[in-house]
This record gives sequence, C-alpha cells and structure tokens, in this order.
Amino acid sequence: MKRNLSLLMDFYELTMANGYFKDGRHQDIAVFDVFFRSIPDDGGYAIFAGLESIIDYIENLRFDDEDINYLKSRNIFDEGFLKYLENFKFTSDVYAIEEGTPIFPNEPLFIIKGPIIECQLIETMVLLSINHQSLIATKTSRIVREAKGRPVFEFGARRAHSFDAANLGARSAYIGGVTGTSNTLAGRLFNIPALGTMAHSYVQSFESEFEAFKSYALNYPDNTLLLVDTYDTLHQGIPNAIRVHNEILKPMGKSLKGIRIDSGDLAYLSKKVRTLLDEAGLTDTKITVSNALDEFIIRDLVVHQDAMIDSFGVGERLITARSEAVFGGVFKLSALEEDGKLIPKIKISDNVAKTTIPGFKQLYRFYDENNMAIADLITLHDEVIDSTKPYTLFDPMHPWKQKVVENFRVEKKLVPIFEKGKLVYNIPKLSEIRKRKEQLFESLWKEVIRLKNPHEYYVDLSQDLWDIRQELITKHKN
Ligand SMILES: Nc1ncnc2c1ncn2[C@@H]1O[C@H](COP(=O)(O)OP(=O)(O)OP(=O)(O)O)[C@@H](O)[C@H]1O
Ligand SMILES: O=P(O)(O)OC[C@H]1O[C@H](OP(=O)(O)OP(=O)(O)O)[C@H](O)[C@@H]1O
Ligand SMILES: O=C(O)c1cccnc1
Repeated sequence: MKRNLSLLMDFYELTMANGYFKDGRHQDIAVFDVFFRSIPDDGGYAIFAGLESIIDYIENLRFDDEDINYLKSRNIFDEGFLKYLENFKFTSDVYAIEEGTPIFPNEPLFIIKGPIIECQLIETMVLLSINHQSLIATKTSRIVREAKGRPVFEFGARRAHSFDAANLGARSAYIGGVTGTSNTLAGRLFNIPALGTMAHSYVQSFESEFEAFKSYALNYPDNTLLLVDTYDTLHQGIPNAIRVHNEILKPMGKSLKGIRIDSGDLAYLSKKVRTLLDEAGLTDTKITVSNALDEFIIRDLVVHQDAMIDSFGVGERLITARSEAVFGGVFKLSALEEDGKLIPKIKISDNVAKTTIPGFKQLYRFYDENNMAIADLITLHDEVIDSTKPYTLFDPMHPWKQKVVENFRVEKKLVPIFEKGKLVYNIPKLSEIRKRKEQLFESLWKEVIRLKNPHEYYVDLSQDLWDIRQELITKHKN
C-alpha cells in the first residue's frame, strides 16, 4: 500500500513556510545541514543510514486534496500558500553521506541547498529517517562486532516500536551487519535473508517435546532447528533433539542442523550442550542462543566465558536501541543567499561545542598509506585538498594542537543526491551498502571502535572555514 506521508512534518514547518511565502521570501536560497553532537552509548563512531527513505519521501512529496483540505480547515494558511503546496515541485540540491559510512559528531551528514521553504518542509522526515535508522545501524554494528564473526540474527519485530520501526529497523540492522532477520516482510522488501527457528508454542502444542521435534524434523528435514529449553534443556531438550536426529533424520541421510537455547545461563548451558551433542556425534549441529542479548552480554559470553555458541538471535535491545534510544541529529541553517551570494550563518551558544559551523560545506576523510582513517575535515564546499603536499590539520577547539599529514589520500564524503530537484544519485543495493559498511569499518582504528572510553576521532575544520566561524563569533559577540 502506497502511503501519503507528505504531511509527516512538525506543524511549525508549515507555519514558517506560510510565513516565508506571505513575506515573498520563500524562494530565497538557504543551506541547511544535518549533524549530530554525541554518539549513542558513548561510542567512538556511528553508522549512517536513512538516506533511501529520505530520497523516497522527496520523490513522492506532493500534497493531495485531503492534505490541502485539512490545512485549509485550520484557517491560518494563506490561499496562495496552499496553491503553492498544491503545485509543489522539489527544486533543491541535496548532498549526503552514503549509507553504511562510519560518521562522527559535528560533521555534515546531509546538506540541502535550495528555496528556504523546501528546506523547511523536509526537515522532520530527514531527521526522523536519519535519527532512527542510524541509531539502529550503529547499535547493530556494536552487537555484531562483539560476536567476533559469529552470525547475529535480528529477532526484534515483535518488540519494535511500530511496523515501520520493525521494517526499517531490520534494514538498518542489515546495514549494521546482521546476517538475517526474522521479519519476513523486511526479507521480501529489502532482499534480506529471512529465517527462523521455532517458538515454545510449537513444543507446547504437542503431547510431548519429542513429538514436537519429530514433527518439525519431518517437515523440515534439511533445516531442522529445535528450541530445546521449553522444559529442561540438559535433561529433556537435548536428549530429545539427539533422539530425533538418530531416529528420524539419520535414517533419511540428514542431520540435525541446530538447536536454540532461550533461557538460563547461556555460557554454562552452551558448553554442556556442546559436549552432549559432540558425544552423540553431532559435531556439526550449531548452537544458537537468544534472550535479551546485547553487545555487553555477547562480549561476556564470547570473551570471558568461552561459551560454545555459533550464532546469536537478538531482538528487543537491538530493534529499540534500548541502552540509548535517541540519535540526536539536528537540522540547522548554515547559509543564506543575499544579492546572489551565499552568506554563512551561525547559531551561537555559550557552550562553544554547540556553536554551529557556518557556510555551505564539504566533508573529506583522510586516509594514511595503510588505508586507515586519520581524520575528517570539514571544508567550504568548493575547497580542494591537494594530497600531493603535506596538510596541516588542527583541532578547531584548541587550534594550537596541530598535526602535519603526508602521504595521505582523501575521499569526498558528501555526494550529490539531487541537483535542482532531479535525482542524480544511483541508489545502491542494500547488499552494496552493507558491504560498504564492512569495508569502511576496516579503516577505523581499534582505539576508535572499542566499547568503553573510545579514542575520539578527529573532526577538524579547514583554515578557511575556521576563519569564517571565528569572524562570525566575533561579530555576533560584539
Ligand atoms: N552466562 C551469561 N552471562 C551473562 N549474561 C547471561 C548469561 N546467561 C544469560 N544471560 C543473560 O541474563 C539475562 C537472564 O534473563 P532472565 O532473568 O529473564 O533469565 P531467564 O533465564 O530468561 O529466565 P526464564 O526462565 O524466566 O526465562 C538475559 O539477558 C540473558 O541474556
Ligand atoms: O529477547 P530478545 O532479544 O527480544 O529476542 C527475541 C525473543 O523473542 C522470543 O521470545 P518470546 O517470549 O516473544 O517468544 P517465544 O515463545 O518464541 O520464546 C525469543 O524466544 C527470544 O527470547
Ligand atoms: O526464529 C526465531 O527463533 C525467533 C524469531 C523471533 C523472535 N524470537 C525467535
């Protein structure tokens, strides 16, 4: 079902848009940036996601009769403004970081340059898409990393905060690194491997656990995955699973694919289960565990308890990003055209870190000879970095802290998405986005990605941009 989401915007976007229109300023060219200030869970990096939803929103942004009639019924909007909305056409330029890219605080993730009225109308959807999807991709990447190569499956749909959160959450989780999802619709929509085991209800619905396992094995002899903790994992679940293997699967030339443990001490049980399975000759049968897992429990199981676990199913704490459920991306005006010239604008705060970075910008990532990311540099939009010469990076908060880099390579991180309202970006397949995340993640130092007290990745300003910012701070403070 195609939904009309055009009015999914904060009401103030419309009152401001109506104001710009009535004052005849609505076609004035503005630049707005999206950035975020702190990384969820005090992490050292985040993963960017949500761009495809924004592209979809912009491509379908039109106001139908029901939208217009609703706005009319509020009795505050100008007739001319409603006519403008009725004939709305997106004409702006958009630049964004590509999904799956590691991102850091304060850098521009998404830039729109166009009539101020258009910038304002898309604000809410841009933020909600980036904030939700980057949050889940980031949380997932933390979880997957701690599994140290063991597959992680996303099991969260039932505890997601809505159906959109389930579907887009599964997509973000796939970018973040899960191997598959239990959400069948996400599987169909996004071509993510959709799969699963069985629930306790299946076991409970039979006279005995053995009968339940037998039925499952007969129905799925090639992919028998049994939930073994309904009654007693070690004394009933595993013996019944081994019996089903010996009596049903083995005579068919098949073998038990895997078992899932969903309660109890997962380290202790997994080791005991591994021994029992091995002793029965089932050395290839995989052990999956679930039950309110997160990156910390997984790390504890894998690193500190030597649990014998082959894969993890992770639901509620991933799909809701329970440990820190807000990704604080913001949308700020950074430039305005006056007499045909873009004039940088700033928002000053007593907290220097909260003072915005003015101007129409570009973002570069510096890599060393070994392809490791050294720092990100925010520049003016047209600045060019000459990588054949040494470049002096400096900390924008403490400019005397400097580092001269040589033998580096730079990547422009903000790529054109819309030009004068026309989509110019080749939307990548989800599998390519996932691969990008994997590849770019390899360029981050271990110090930056560790869970606790990570090293702060440098996000610097070019000298030209720093000068403009200082000039504006001085001007407004006087
Ligand atoms: N060895 C372990 N190390 C660290 N955390 C663990 C370990 N085993 C299980 N956990 C976690 O401890 C929590 C236990 O949850 P809970 O108190 O609900 O117990 P339970 O075993 O699920 O009990 P129930 O039988 O009621 O389902 C879960 O988050 C689970 O992932
Ligand atoms: O704990 P999570 O990380 O969210 O992982 C998903 C959970 O969902 C299921 O439980 P549920 O009690 O909903 O149903 P069940 O009868 O299949 O166990 C499953 O057994 C997991 O415990
Ligand atoms: O397939 C599973 O094992 C599954 C799916 C959803 C939630 N919990 C478990």
